[in-house]
Amino acid sequence: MRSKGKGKKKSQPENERTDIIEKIDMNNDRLFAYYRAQKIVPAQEWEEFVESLRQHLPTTFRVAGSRQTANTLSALIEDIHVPALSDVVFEDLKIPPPVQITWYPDGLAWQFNVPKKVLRKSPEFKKFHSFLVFETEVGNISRQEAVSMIPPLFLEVEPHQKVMDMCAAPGSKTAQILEALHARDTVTSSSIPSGLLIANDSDSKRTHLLIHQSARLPSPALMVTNLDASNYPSIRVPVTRGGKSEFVPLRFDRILCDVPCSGDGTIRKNMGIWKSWQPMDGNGLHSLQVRILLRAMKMLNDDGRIVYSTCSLNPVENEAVVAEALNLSPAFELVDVSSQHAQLKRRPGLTSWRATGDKTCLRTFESYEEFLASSLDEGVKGKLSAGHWPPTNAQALHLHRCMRIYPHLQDTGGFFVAVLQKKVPLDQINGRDRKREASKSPEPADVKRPRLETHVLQAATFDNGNTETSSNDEQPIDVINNHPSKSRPPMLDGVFKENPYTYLGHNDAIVQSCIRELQITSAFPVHNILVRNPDGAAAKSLYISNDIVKTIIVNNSYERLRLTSAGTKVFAKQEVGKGSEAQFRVLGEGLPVVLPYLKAEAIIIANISSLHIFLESPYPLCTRFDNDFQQKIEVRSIGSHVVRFVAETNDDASLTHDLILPIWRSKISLALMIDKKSKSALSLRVFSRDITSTLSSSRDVIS
Ligand SMILES: C[S@@+](CC[C@H](N)C(=O)[O-])C[C@H]1O[C@@H](n2cnc3c(N)ncnc32)[C@H](O)[C@@H]1O
Repeated sequence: MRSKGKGKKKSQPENERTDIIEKIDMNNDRLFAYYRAQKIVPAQEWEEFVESLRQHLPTTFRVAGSRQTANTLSALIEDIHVPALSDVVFEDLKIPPPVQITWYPDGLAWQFNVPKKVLRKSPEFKKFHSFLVFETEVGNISRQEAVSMIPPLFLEVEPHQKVMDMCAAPGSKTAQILEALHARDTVTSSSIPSGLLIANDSDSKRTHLLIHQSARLPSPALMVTNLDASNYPSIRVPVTRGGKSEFVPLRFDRILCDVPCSGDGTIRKNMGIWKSWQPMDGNGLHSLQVRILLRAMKMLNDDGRIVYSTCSLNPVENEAVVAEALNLSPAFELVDVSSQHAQLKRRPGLTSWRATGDKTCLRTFESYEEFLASSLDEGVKGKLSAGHWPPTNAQALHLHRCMRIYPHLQDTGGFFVAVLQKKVPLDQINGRDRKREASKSPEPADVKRPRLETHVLQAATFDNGNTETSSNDEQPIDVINNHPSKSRPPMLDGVFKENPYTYLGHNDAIVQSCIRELQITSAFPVHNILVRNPDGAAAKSLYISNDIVKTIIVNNSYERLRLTSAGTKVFAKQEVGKGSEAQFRVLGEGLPVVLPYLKAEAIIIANISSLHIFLESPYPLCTRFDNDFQQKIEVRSIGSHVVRFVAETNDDASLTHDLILPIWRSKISLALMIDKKSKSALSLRVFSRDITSTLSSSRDVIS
């Protein structure tokens, strides 16, 4: 299963890896027989298709779209790195430079295909490689398979939308969605989007990976949950209707179902699949995939959109899942997206395919009936259902509107994407369908959708308890149980050990000291500051969420949601040495959120020479800076401050836009409060070399 990273043994050195196989061994009779039977490509393309599976997959990466640095970085790659890499000859071979992926918007995705040896030994590529490594570490670049970038493009997320990423870990698509939510961020500061992203994964270890990844784009709009997506509980939110407050299930505008799959589309990367592939991998996942998609359909807004995707080529995990879900939820249809992202080469979804339980794949079956009548083992017969086969209405379902991406089309992995939406409002579908819908849907057809309250209702007479029945079928919209029954959180892969979330009051002493010391204006949403402990006691870190995240947290049990992370860290405790009381400082990752609320006089203006000094030394003495900066800093108190380094280009350096960073002032020295890797990345970008000291600063005690 792709989700378990099958076939890839990351920790082993290359010469010990068992999944690196010779081209001659890149054969699997079962796989070939199965896919020939599916006619996934025309017969005359078969050899080209199979040969493409045996080719080394190019390295692809994305410049993070909404980041301050996106344009700078793109220009840097285009204007500096590409020319520097254009004439590289290695062992008499001309090595091609990176190229932009044509179908990705704004030229923000790139690919190159060079042997590892070249990356290690060619000085030009070595330099480019370390640039990529640093920028990846700080979140400005995301290494991501080209095909994996496709689903979020078709999701078309806007900053105000409520989005659910049902199977999100390790989080490459989550990052893209976050970037779309933050599309209005400016060069130097982050807007707080009114929308929401819930990134969920049933594997708790992988949710932590997800949190780590998404920390690269800190967002007050993000929540991470650790639940089985096929059984995702209703989240209740307060609404006001007819002057009365009540609770309704939260509906999403966009849902991504990037479901667990057999992953055979990744065979160019996960070469273990050449040996292990067999048809039961996909057969076994079909039912879970259907249930996840059905659950998404239940949680979608009437005018919402679902993207279902897999990195498998198997119709049983793709068209069969979509067809079964559409037949079970006839209010939905496939969206024709053939004219969107037209440069992306694709093939239409299949309308006929042949499933099998025969491990050799020598026999495949046209229909479930034929399969049942076969001489195959009865045990195997029990493992497949009619849903594994094309339904009789396959054409009517417009399955050709699904997208199949094949490796030979544009030198990528294999992928499948389907875009679904509700056909028409419920009150417009014919009587028969309406009746059937009404029995399934929680909402009466003629009820106008109520407005979600953006503030937390006083009706927080509700505690954080579970308000649902044990089933996740949503209840009628106005009959949500107001009397919570304390049910235990579902046991997935272990006890849920996360800390609860507590919002601090406006008058909280720590919040007030942060506001005072940092000169934050009264417009700052202090009511959305939270800590991770039960009683809001003095904490090491303060987080901020947006309104809708707060609404969800205050009105739902965090244990029931297995809420693993919410919002983003903005302030952290800073030890200042023995005998002195700890203070709080603004974090680099939180600064973009705080920045719009800083009083103008709070920001200290500095030049590029000061930046050089800050990067060169972890704790430069105040006296090392020029007179102008010294004077500005001398009048400041000991503690957390914010500096604006003004854009400037000279012979040695190029700072293309103003940079705003946190610093710490102690008695006689200063420190730039970003971590060592961010400093190195910044140094490479501005001074074209790493001038940073090997000592780190931001985590150390400052005396
Ligand atoms: C294909 S991967 C998702 C990749 C991810 N969307 C990305 O772009 O980085 C599928 C994920 O589904 C998770 N998963 C498996 N079964 C699940 C379930 N029942 N509910 C939620 N997540 C599940 C796996 O742990 C795995 O992380």
